Amino acid sequence: MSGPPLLQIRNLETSFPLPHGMLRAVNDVTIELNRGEILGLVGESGSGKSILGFSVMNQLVAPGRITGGSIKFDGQELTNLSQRQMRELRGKRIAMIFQDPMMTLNPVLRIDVQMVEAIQAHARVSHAEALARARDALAMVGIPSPEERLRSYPHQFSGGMRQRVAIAIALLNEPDLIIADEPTTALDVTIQAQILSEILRLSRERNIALIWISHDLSVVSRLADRVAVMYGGRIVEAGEVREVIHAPRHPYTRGLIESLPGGAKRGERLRQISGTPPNMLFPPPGCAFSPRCPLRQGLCSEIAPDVSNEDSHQFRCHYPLGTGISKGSAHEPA
Ligand SMILES: Nc1ncnc2c1ncn2[C@@H]1O[C@H](COP(=O)(O)OP(=O)(O)OP(=O)(O)O)[C@@H](O)[C@H]1O
Repeated sequence: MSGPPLLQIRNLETSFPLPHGMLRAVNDVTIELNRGEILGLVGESGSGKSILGFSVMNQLVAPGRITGGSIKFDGQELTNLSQRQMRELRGKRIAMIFQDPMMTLNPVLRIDVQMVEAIQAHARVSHAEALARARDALAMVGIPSPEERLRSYPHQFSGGMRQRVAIAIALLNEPDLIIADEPTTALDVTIQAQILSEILRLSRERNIALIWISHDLSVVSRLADRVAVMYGGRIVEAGEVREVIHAPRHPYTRGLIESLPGGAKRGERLRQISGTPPNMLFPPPGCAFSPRCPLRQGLCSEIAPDVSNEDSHQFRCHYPLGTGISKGSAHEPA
């Protein structure tokens, strides 16, 4: 891919100063994303996925703040932009879609009013032109009779349709990057699949880069070009989807794969990763996954592993799978 990456996150650290100490929700995260590329960000609840998304949007809830590192979007450093400068970018060049579409929608305003406002906040266009764009955006995400539906209020849509409206709003100003935070999790499986394929199509057609946040590796593996696995605030493994799924290096990633339907070896039952995610206020010393890791050795609970690189595949593990170093290599899924 030519040109500099659209998004360059370097050694990002986002923290919450709390009464009992500093909670480091995002810790030393480095990610790059090219134009039109789809990155899946997966991990269990509390691993830091949403906070990473909010850090890019500069929409952290107090007392959360970025305490280190850099976020460059199209070459521009975002961590030191004013709220006004950031508002200009948000909704125009970077948009976010949430699990609950009501995070985007105002319950007491008609959809046309909200969509026209979202367009006119960033572009000098007439009301009629903005309305036409709004109608096209609704049609684009598969809302039938868009002309009529523009005059509805959010509560007059089903859950799936409401999420489509939120997606249409995200697309209104033709952003370069959309951060989607579990947007289909609350929907039933059929609607989920429809919305997934719509977003995939739109991203490809319009060359929109996408960060798709999910706890579900199977969704991410269908959608994304690359995947980053988060655990305890850090990216513990990242690479091309196929590479990470077929040859995971981190035992946590392997655990996620084995807990997927179809992820276990033939004849084996699905396995859950035993234990619970770390308390982020008092993380364990060394590798945060070590207390749950079936393959841990002495070093693991003492020193946090650095990033290792194998071409575009990165991982943080002292004893990576499949490299001959790990005790677990022989048991790797085929
Ligand atoms: N407002 C807040 N105040 C204090 N801590 C917070 C706040 N928001 C998030 N955290 C902490 O930051 C860490 C990361 O949370 P985050 O919401 O990013 O996780 P997540 O991976 O998105 O989980 P989920 O899938 O449940 O949304 C967690 O330990 C969480 O408790």
